[in-house]
This record gives sequence, C-alpha cells and structure tokens, in this order.
Amino acid sequence: MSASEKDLSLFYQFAVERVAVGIHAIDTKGKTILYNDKMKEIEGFDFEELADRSLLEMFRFDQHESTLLQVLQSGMPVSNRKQTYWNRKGQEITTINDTYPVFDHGQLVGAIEISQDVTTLEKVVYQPLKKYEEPITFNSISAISDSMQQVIATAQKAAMIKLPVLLIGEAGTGKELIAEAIHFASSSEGQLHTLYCHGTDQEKIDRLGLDLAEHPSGTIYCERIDLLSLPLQEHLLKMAKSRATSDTYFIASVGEDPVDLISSEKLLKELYYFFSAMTIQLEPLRNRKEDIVPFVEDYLSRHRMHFGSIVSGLDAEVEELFLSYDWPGNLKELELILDEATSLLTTQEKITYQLLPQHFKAKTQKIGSATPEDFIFHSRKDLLPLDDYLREAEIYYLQKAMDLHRGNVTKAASALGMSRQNLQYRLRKIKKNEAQG
Ligand SMILES: Nc1ncnc2c1ncn2[C@@H]1O[C@H](COP(=O)(O)OP(=O)(O)OP(=O)(O)O)[C@@H](O)[C@H]1O
Repeated sequence: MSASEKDLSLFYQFAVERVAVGIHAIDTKGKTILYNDKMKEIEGFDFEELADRSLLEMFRFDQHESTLLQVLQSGMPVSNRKQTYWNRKGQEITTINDTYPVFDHGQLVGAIEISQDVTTLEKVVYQPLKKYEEPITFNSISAISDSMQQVIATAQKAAMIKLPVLLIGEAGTGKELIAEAIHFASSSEGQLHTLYCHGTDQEKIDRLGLDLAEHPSGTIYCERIDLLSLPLQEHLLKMAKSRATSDTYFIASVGEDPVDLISSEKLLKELYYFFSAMTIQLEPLRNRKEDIVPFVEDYLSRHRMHFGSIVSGLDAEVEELFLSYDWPGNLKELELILDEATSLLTTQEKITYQLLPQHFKAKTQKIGSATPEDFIFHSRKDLLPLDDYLREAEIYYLQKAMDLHRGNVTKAASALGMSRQNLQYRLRKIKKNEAQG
C-alpha cells in the first residue's frame, strides 16, 4: 500500500498536537475548528477553562486574533507578523505568525494561523533602555507616584545590604528594570545572569549553576519563578542553595501575590522563603496613572535625543485616552504603543490619535460604538434573523466583559449589573447551545 492510500489522519492529529508551534484554524464564520495544545499554552488557557473553549475563542477581537479574520476577509496570506500581547493569564507573549487562507477547490473554507512563541528571545533582544546603551540605574526609572517612589527607596536599601529580593507585580510593571537597577547599585563588576522562567528547562537551570560557579560575584535574576513547574522550582532551589554561601546575589520575580500562588500550588513555599528576605510590590499602572505622562515625557525625550525628532508630548485627546485606559500590559504595553506611534512620526510635535496603532484604537473604542460588523462575521447580504443576532451580540458582550475582568465571573457580573448566578447561567446556556450547534 502506498503512503497516499493510507489514512494519515491519526498521524496528522499526532503531529498537530506535538508540534512546537501554536496552530489555530477557523471556518468562514470565524468559529474555531482547530486549536492545538501549544496554542493553548501560548494563549494561557488553564485546563479547566478548556471546556469553555468555543465560547472563549469565538468572539475575541484582540490584535493577535484579528489577523485570522483579516485573512478570512481578504483571502490573502499574512506572513511573518510579530505580535506582542498579554494572554489570558496576564503573561506578556511575543509570537511570529503566519496566517493563510484555506481553499477547497477554489472555494474559501477558512483560515489557519501558525504561531511561533519567541517571548524569551524577544525579552533578551527588546530592552528599550539598553537599545540606547544606557546603563539601567534607579535614575533611568520613571517613578512619580508615591508607590513607585516607595519601590525605589526599598530597592535601594536592598541593594545596599544585598538581601535577596522578591519582586511582585503584573507583567510589564518594571520588575526587570528594578532588578537591573538593584544589581547595578549593589555591585559594579559582577555580571547579571537572567533566567527567563517562561519555557525554561532543567538544562538551562544547570547551565546557570555552572555559570555562577565560574563567576560567583554576579547577580542572578530569576524572572517569573511562578511560571516554572513545581519540580523545576525544586531544581532551581537546589541550585540556588548550593550557591548561597558564595558571593552571588539573588533576585526573583512573581506575577501575583505569592501567598495566593503558594495556596494554589503554583509556587513552592521553600523557594518563596529563599528569595523573600525583602519583598517589593509594583502596583499595576492602572493604580498609579500619575506615572503615565512622566513616562511618556521620558520616552519622548530619549526619542528626541536619539532620532532628532521634535515630538514633545501627547495631544489632549491622546492624553485623555491614555489616562482612561486600564493598561493590562502596564508600562511595557504603553512603551510598545509609543514605539509604534513614533515610528510614523515625521514633523509632528505631538502624538495625535491618527498616529496610534489600529489595534489600540479598536481596543479602546467604547463597546457601545461598535458596529455589528465588528462582531458578527457575515457578509452584508447574509443578514441574520434578529434572535440569532441578539444571541451573538450577547456572546460577544459577555465575552468582552469576561476578558476585561480576566475571567473573573464575580467582577464581570458586577460590571454587567447582574448576579453571579445569572451570568453563570447565561455562560452555561451559551456553551450548551454551542455544543448542540
Ligand atoms: N518605571 C519605568 N520607567 C521606565 N521604563 C519602564 C518603567 N517600567 C517599565 N518600563 C519599561 O517597560 C519595559 C518592561 O518592563 P519590565 O520588563 O521591567 O517589566 P516586568 O515587570 O519585568 O515584566 P515581565 O513580568 O513581563 O517580565 C521595560 O523594558 C522598560 O522599558
């Protein structure tokens, strides 16, 4: 029997599940028909959430999802598109995507996206302050709010007495910057070794141990230890303890309250104790909006210096928008928006609304002003019966609320002005309809 006569579907299925890239395919109505394990990992789905998969995925219009719909609309592939976004767990993820339309005998049947996770690589390469070759010191950090000033004061103390530090804060709040500033203040000659725990394996931890044995006078910064599996956390702890008597200085970070992480068995208590001689909590940007404008001013002053531009600030409309937005990706997200906006600058003195990237404009648009085309994927001729339209609008709206509240039913229900039970009932009903339809 030749290879072409064999039923290869099992093999294809196996390959799709084992392959190291994320795969997401949708049909012409925008409904997910293929979503492999790697994609779940990239997008940060927990196992229990998977039961809600079709509901959660069908009507999401974040930047990284919209490429699939765009390809579906244009019938043209989009290749090599790099996207940075914040997944459902609040992790910052950078992917390089290829998105293709899929045809069957010339008829468009859907679109498929293939995503390569380059988060760790990106972190090593994307260091905005370093790209200007400036050493990161406490002076390079914008810190106007009381809470950030407190962070800097505590970090300076920690650097002076070289006590292990655990930095706590959402993605993009500046934990790595603080770690670098502490390192710089605590030692002038030692090296800073960073372990990016996202996607780390035992081998990388062992290699770090060997590096430290060779250069013991450095600092080790373990970024997001809560992203390591518990066995790898144990491995890291063993390695760190074996270096604890030397000159090595230890700093680590976590993305959430460590007490919650310990109680939900995502963080080893012993690892927490090892790193937490001092803890420093960085507030999310939405709780310290007074830092937004000074950060923008610092960013633009660097831009003027390095690119000779004359841009000096935000215009009133953009400032208002920036101050009203919640910044789930914190300062890193703001910085990426500024990177995109300034790349379009010519002779402007202010960042105007026109310079803002399309995906940001779409995200900050008020839900009430969305047109039906924004959330229902049908051609104009193909109008839906009102009941179907309302059902889809409900799915979209509830999903948006769940997204805004990061999957927290209680908070989403309160924002929607309904009881938790009512929201849960509606979500279950939608899920059941989906399963039947
Ligand atoms: N207070 C700040 N002043 C100047 N730049 C900042 C500040 N906070 C964050 N940034 C900018 O945002 C970027 C992201 O910050 P950083 O990588 O330190 O965040 P993080 O909390 O370590 O995020 P993650 O948990 O995803 O690693 C930095 O590269 C820096 O350019």
